[in-house]
Amino acid sequence: MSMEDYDYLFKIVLIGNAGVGKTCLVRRFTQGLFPPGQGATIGVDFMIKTVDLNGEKVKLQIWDTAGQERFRSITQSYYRSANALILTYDITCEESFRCLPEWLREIEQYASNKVITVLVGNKIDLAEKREVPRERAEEFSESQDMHYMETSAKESDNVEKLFLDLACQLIGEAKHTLVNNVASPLPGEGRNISYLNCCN
Ligand SMILES: Nc1nc2c(ncn2[C@@H]2O[C@H](COP(=O)(O)OP(=O)(O)OP(=O)(O)O)[C@@H](O)[C@H]2O)c(=O)[nH]1
Repeated sequence: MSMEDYDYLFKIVLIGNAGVGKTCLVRRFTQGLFPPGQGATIGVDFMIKTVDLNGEKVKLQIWDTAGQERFRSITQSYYRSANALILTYDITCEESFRCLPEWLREIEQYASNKVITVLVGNKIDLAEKREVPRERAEEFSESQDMHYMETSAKESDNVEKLFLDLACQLIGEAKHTLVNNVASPLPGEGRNISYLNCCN
């Protein structure tokens, strides 16, 4: 495949506290593996995966940021051009959930106002250690107008779905923007494009 051989290019940035599993989610999705002894990310890491969605080639640029506070000023600069943010916490770590409002303030401050944010509760394979009930996370995400999903990078639960649903949503948004920017002869014409067509 040549460099330009894609229909869409989207930039997805993962954020959230240190140790919640951002790197493992990215590596599970892009390489199909769960890295043993994954060390902390220094600054920002970058991976690419191209997927085929209903015959359309979608190139995903995935930026994995360091959760540690000392890298915050570096990672903030990656928000601006993100099409989507995956805000991750660890369901076995209450503290990572309690920090979410702080992350949302960062998003508000540094990301585009068109950015799509998905909240992800990772490590559901550790059910016996769960500290954040699913209902509580769902309630929170609803109050903030975000989609919510629970994953396990280790067991590969919902990881593919997370990225592919997001890609579908981004395509929907891109088509919607295109339709609304093209002068149509009839008011409202073409606005009925179904958003999440390929996810349903
Ligand atoms: N049981 C379990 N452990 C996980 C899962 N995802 C990540 N881990 C573990 O959690 C630890 C942190 O994972 P990372 O992917 O490095 O976390 P991170 O959010 O990228 O951390 P920073 O780079 O410091 O921001 C590692 O020991 C992983 O093996 C999961 O789904 N289940």
